[in-house]
Amino acid sequence: MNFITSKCNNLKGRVRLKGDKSISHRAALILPLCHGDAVVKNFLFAEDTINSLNAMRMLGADIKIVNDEVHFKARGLQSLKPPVKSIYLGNSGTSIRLISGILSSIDGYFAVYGDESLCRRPMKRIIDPLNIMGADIKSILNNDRAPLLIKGGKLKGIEYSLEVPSAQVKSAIILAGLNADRETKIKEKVRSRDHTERMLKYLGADLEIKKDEIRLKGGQQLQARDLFVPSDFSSAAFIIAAAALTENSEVTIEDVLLNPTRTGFLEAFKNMGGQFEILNLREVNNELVGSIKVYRSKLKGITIEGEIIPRLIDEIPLISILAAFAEGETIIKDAQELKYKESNRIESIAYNLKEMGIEYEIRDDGLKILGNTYILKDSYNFYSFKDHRIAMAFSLVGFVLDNVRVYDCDNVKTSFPDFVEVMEGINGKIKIV
Ligand SMILES: O=C(O)C1=C[C@@H](OP(=O)(O)O)[C@@H](O)[C@H](O)C1
Ligand SMILES: C=C(OP(=O)(O)O)C(=O)O
Repeated sequence: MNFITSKCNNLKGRVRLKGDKSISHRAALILPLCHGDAVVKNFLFAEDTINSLNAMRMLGADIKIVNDEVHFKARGLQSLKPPVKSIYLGNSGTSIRLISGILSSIDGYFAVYGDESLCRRPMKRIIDPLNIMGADIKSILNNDRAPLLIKGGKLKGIEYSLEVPSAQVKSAIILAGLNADRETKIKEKVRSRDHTERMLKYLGADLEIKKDEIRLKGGQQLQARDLFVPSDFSSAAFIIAAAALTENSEVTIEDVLLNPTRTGFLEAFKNMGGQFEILNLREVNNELVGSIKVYRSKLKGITIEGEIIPRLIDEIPLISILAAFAEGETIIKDAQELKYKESNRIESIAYNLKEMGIEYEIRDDGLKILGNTYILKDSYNFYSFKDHRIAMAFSLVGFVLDNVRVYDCDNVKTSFPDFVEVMEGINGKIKIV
């Protein structure tokens, strides 16, 4: 599947998006560990999050989908048992890393694997701490990548300092720690998304966050509770960028997740000169939610570095597009983690910027992009590198420069299956061929 996008303006309307991917994963993985019944509304039914649901079903979790809601009858971690088959997690880093934390605390053997891209991503970051807790996790090909063979059982609580700023690693340790024999303490130098901590607190967990340290009691029982999943901020970011880049646009995105550990993109966008308003800000199930009204914006280049990086890591492909149409230079630093996503995002961005004729420099921890240096051509041909965020980000270039084709966009279904319909709904000119 390829995208063709064309020049457009006047993006208008009100948009309501499906639930946040990170929170949907956590609902799928954490609710079966609780006791009681719960209904999840606005769950994101995308390939990645469906992989999390199916994995928990393979362990015996009672999960039913009724009229777009997910119904859980949860009987606790002890009710989950090793499946006969290996657990396939597709393209989803969040699924494989978080579930490895859960499996580590269940008696038995589990094999987990994913698609070609997932089997290239680093797993030592979870293997090491989970093995210190008492699991026995082996990389089957001995390359610190999936497939992983996990022997789970009794775990001990540990004190652990995160080497990489990663919510997936932090969450794997927290989920393992829930059933450990004593307290677990995790230190993170740079704050990453905290949805696991927030959801666990909402479900009654004994968990404390003090400055850079998370403390969690071992052997906890959680109570299932209904959840509403706010709309995905990372998906909303594509609409924000599309409206900002096109003449005469004004779009409102309703009830979006606005947790500050996720909204670094809005801060960067504002510093670039982005025009938007936040409306109806409130808390829902221990997460911040509000609507974003965004306008056509004249942008300037900025430097993005340090603690903000984990809070906008998935939006860096999109920030590169904004930078390409901004006045002056944008520098992205401290973003080495981009190399370990669905593709090496530093290289994927650079390859496509080159196709635009943009002047840029690749660095070990990011990129330097010189705005408005693109060359006017009859058409532009981008490659997604089978990475959903690269596909969606570069498709927006066509809204400004016309005649864009992005090849191999099937992976958009992993996070934003209705991307094309949503864009069309606000007058975006996008076709699938
Ligand atoms: O915990 C999560 O839901 C996620 C954490 C981030 O990954 P890392 O933890 O590897 O930084 C992010 O890139 C990913 O899209 C989702
Ligand atoms: C990196 C991403 O997801 P994951 O790590 O779950 O594959 C993403 O959605 O951009």
